[in-house]
Amino acid sequence: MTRSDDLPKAVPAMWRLCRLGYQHEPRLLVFAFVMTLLAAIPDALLALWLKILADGVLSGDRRAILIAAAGMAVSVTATWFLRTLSARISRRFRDRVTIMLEAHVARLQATVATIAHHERRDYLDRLSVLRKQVFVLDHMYMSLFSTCGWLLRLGVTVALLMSIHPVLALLVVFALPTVISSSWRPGVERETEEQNAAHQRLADHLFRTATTPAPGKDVRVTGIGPDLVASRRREWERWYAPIAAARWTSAGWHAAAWAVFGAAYVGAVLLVASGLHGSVGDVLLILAAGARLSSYIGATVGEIGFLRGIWLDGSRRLVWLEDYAASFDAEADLPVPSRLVDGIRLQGVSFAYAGSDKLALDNVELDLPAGRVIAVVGENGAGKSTLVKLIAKLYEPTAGRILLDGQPLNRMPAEAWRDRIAGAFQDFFRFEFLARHSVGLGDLARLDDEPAVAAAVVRAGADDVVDRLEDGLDTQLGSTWPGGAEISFGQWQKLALARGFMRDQPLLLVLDEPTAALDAETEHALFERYAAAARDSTDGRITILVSHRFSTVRMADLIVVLDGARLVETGTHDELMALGGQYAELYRIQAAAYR
Ligand SMILES: Nc1ncnc2c1ncn2[C@@H]1O[C@H](COP(=O)(O)OP(=O)(O)OP(=O)(O)O)[C@@H](O)[C@H]1O
Repeated sequence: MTRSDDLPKAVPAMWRLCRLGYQHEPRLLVFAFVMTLLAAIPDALLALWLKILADGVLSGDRRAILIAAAGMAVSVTATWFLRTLSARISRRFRDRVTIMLEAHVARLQATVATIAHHERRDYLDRLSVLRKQVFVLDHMYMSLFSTCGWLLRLGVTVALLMSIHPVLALLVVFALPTVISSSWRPGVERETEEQNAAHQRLADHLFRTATTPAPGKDVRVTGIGPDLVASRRREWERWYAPIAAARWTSAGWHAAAWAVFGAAYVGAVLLVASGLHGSVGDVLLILAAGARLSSYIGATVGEIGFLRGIWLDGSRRLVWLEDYAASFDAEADLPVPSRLVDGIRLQGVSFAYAGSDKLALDNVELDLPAGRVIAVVGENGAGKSTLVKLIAKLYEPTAGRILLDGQPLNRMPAEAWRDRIAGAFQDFFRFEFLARHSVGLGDLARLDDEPAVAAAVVRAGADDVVDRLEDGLDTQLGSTWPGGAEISFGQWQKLALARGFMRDQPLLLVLDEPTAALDAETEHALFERYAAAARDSTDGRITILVSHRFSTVRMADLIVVLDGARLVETGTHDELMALGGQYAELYRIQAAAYR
């Protein structure tokens, strides 16, 4: 499957979502649909009972009067009964389908093989609209059913009008402008929203920055509170002004379309009353059915507009996300090796972040031998984290390839490769769960495996953190939760490290400055332990260590020096010192600072 930036077509996307609903709730879906159709019929027949009644009264036909009265009674009762029943079934269906869709979207977003979709501006805007739409997607099944119900009413009404004279069917043609304007409006409005979504995202971001606890300290120290509020207001205006303008323009066209239908309706009534010399019953029928026709068309086009505006749009975004997520696995036809023999090789690897022309890695050629400890050094922004993230398959190289024992990594499933990766990153996340789960989710299958969690805690040197928690591993983390404990940044970092150590047989151990908050000696001691474990492993485990501390770096088997996205030096500490290049200079500067 190839990866496309375009949204998929609307109707196939809608069909896929219908199938998704049917897979999860087949009975409720069919039942809700049939009930909506049944509820539509009695209401549409009221105009017919009115005509029979009028003609019966004028001709003194008691039987016709009784039929009309009974028909009306049944119609009114059945309309109420079927609508009530259909509403209850629909609510049940919607509740269940909402939970299913929310879970589906969350799972898709969380499991896309790379994290590029969290950073590409165009994808972010697309996903931010989908995140809001997913909570209303359940209405959309209802909207689809209702559209079918309104179309059925419309069909019955047109048949009744044609029973007076076939030419009256033309009334529908005059309603077409309203259909066109209704289906055109939401698309235009949504496009304007998407074009301006970045302003809304920025407004949301500024609002969160001004109101949430995490940035609270910086906001006060810098005094940017009032600026944040003013900037938020400005961004909101920038988002809203073009949307309001688009709404006014489309409303003007819509009103004009309704004026066309209104004129045709008046003409049709006059035609039946004078031109066709219809009976009183016929005039009542055109009055009642014609008026209903306009409300049915109004409801149908309104529903179609709703369908187009949110449902079709939402389903296209959801299907795009499904295809995007699936496109990664479709390319993955090779298994991840069970052990590394040669190691990892980067061949001419270049990478630029989405939306940036600047290369974060430029034509990197590198061999990472199996069973070795490799340190990556370089100044801030040199590309160290980017290198690690590419090897962890969080991004795909823009050019070149990465080979695992000679096999291309891009043809291996991301999930299977990540199952064999352990470690931690500098920008870790604080999972505010029980301490046991915050650590245990490093290996989901062993989330509640007490000995495994305890072993990971020891491996990461985080036992002192857990010992200080009131209920040990059963302590809730995060002070905003009942009984939750707040811990320091360094303690969070140690727990993140423990989470990274949950997998005890990794092929790749990544340590991207996960110990920056710890003191140099603790970091050194920890790394010595990991390095010893890596050298003892029998599966060719590679340990990649990113650190600014040369006291730690020097013990690595191979040191890789990056500078401005390029690989400039590789070798052992002694080799690089003998070379007298960039590494030697950086090492001397740091050693002098510690003297
Ligand atoms: N998510 C991102 N989107 C766009 N550009 C990015 C992103 N992450 C990093 N960059 C850019 O890529 C370049 C390399 O960044 P990277 O994080 O790999 O550097 P680093 O060597 O790990 O730096 P540090 O020592 O500060 O962690 C930098 O110029 C940075 O601005």
